[in-house]
Amino acid sequence: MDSLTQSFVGFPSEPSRLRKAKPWRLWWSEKRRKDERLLQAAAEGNSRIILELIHPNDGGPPAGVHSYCKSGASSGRGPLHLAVASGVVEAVELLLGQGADVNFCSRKTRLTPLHVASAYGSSEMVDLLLEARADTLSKTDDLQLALHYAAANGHAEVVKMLLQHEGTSQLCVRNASGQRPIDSASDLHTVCVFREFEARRGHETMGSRRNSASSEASTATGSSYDGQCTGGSDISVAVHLLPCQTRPCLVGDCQDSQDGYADRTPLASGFLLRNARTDAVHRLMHRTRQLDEALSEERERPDGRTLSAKSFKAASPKDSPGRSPSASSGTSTPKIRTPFARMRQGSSRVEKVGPNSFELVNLLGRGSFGEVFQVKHKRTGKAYAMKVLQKSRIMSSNLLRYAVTERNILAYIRHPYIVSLHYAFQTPSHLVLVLQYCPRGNLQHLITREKRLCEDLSRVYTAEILLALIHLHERHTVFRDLKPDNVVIDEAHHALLTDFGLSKEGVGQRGTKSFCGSVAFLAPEILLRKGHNHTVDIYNLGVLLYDMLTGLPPFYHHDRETLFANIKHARLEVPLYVSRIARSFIEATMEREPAKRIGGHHTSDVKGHVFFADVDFAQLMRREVPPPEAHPSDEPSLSWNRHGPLGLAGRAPESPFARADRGWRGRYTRGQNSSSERGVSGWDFSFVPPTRSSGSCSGQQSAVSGQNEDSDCSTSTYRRGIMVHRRPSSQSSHSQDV
Ligand SMILES: Nc1ncnc2c1ncn2[C@@H]1O[C@H](COP(=O)(O)OP(=O)(O)OP(=O)(O)O)[C@@H](O)[C@H]1O
Repeated sequence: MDSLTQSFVGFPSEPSRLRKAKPWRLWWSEKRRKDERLLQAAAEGNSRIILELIHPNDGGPPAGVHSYCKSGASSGRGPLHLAVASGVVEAVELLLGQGADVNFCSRKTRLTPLHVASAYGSSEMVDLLLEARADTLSKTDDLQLALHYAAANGHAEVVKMLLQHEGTSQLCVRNASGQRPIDSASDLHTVCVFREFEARRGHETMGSRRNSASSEASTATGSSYDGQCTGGSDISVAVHLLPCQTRPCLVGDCQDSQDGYADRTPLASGFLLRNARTDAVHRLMHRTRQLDEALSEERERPDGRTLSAKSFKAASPKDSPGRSPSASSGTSTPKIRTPFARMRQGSSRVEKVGPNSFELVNLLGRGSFGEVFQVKHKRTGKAYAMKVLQKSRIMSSNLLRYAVTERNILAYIRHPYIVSLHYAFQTPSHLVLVLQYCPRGNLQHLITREKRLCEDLSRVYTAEILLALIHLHERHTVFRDLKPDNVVIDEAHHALLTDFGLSKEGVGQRGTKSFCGSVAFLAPEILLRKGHNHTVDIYNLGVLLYDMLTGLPPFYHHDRETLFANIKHARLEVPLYVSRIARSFIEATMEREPAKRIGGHHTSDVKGHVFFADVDFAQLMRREVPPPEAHPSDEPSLSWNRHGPLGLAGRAPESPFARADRGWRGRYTRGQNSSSERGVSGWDFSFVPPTRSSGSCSGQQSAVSGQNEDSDCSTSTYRRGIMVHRRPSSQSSHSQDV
């Protein structure tokens, strides 16, 4: 049973005793159906369905991220294997973000997702899995590493990436046929990658003395190999492929005098012709040796039981996703199934956080269901924005699903212009999201302070938010609540979307302030209750630009009914000081008929408007376009003080947890523990912060375009939607399994 199932609130804890109970049977059949749908969605790479199944809104059981495919060619594989095979990076990121074990083995052959990605040669997937701490030393039941698969299929790029992760340990691992990864290589280019790695390692580890020895040896064997694979240098490579005995092996553990596997003839096309006779003899000897070992092990056993699968793994490598390195063997050996492969424990260890992990610094804002604080992580000293939602308020309005939606979207969306989620945890009284902190307040604060913004700055902010919306819409997510309060400004003056609660509809019926604040942004189709789609966000983008340029939203009127009537029917008046091009953009985005609105088909079409003629969106995506400063001298503190943080300087705000704890303890001791204090299943989300290595901030990839994502190191703990577990030098003592 997977952890999600175990944590499901309504699930009976002892299924064996309740096997005959009808609710239990119904629960399980529903669960099985969802598991199957999840596998199908993973195979199709459909992240929207995956998310819906893992966090169902219907109150039923969630699909398990560690279920197995029961039939077909993929039988025995889990959702992560299938998502990797689908080639949809986003689906893989989502599954990893939702707690799928990156080292989850397939039931039949103990393939890990890394094996699958290596066999398919998808360097992007391999990179992603390695970042999520996939185990490069994990072996299939025929003892193959992912490196064997990559080498056998001639994926030199993947081989290079795998070698960069514990390459030395992988080099000497032999599969069931006795082949090391380099022996499995099917083309010269791949062999070159291995040799280059060996040479580099040799240089690093053995120092100048050994180097000179090796160069002497190279000279002795006539090799001119210099660690570089230079396209057509077949002859030098062929010389280099001399058997190991005739040249020094530079990587310490790999000195294997029996290795005759390099006895291969390079063909002109770059393929290696195997020496069939050498292959066959080598394999036979290797298996005989294994059989001997297994027999002697059996003889030593007092209980005299038969051979264990562990001691005899000479079965031919079936079910390999790629071409098997020893497919020519033809030898049939009795296949003894290895025991059920368990999930690897300890590889996805994460930091456990709670209210006590953070120090409250300031109150940033109050929302409908709670407050947002600036906090400092006590251990790392990093600043975050902590959104604290009151369970009682959420549950009494029956809006839990909106909070869960916010958590879920933020857990897997990674974008330079969307705030990132770092942790989520809960207390008996609160749901908490710990977000990337944007120290320059929200856009409404800026507009209020500046009265109105210049067109250049407004254009950059509109373009940044447009990129965020395109990213969301491509993922079938409609933001629905775009307004200046939900756009926050980071240290580098960039605009980021925040608040994915979508809870404004419910709040509206209660007539709260928050609703009043956002009514001016309601699209006409929402007011007319005609049904709406992604184009409401495009409409709101036009309203946002209008608001930035004029200081007020269009159609504004203090009387709500008049405002609504204006939004529905009044003529759009854009002040004359707004440029013609900006006006045309506002008119195109605020077109009342959604079907006629710019971006009606694809939000990315909006980029083509002449308003953005001078915007380089690729550069913008890399955060390389600095927004012109609204006020040259503004400092975070100055920009905040007038309309921003509500906390008092030098005094920490009152902790919502302490407040609630007092109330909760009181109720608890009186025995009136409320139902809203129940745990919310699947809410918690945290990670082990990476050990900071040089250049860890560089090379961050964006989910959209594979470009640099964020210059802020605090967000570099995530990569393309998943928790990144860089290999820490030592595991945190605060860690626990997800
Ligand atoms: N990541 C952040 N960094 C800095 N400030 C933030 C951040 N997230 C939110 N805030 C501040 O907190 C305010 C409220 O946040 P948010 O809109 O997410 O809360 P909410 O409870 O959903 O509010 P509402 O119901 O009014 O929409 C924002 O307007 C902004 O000023």
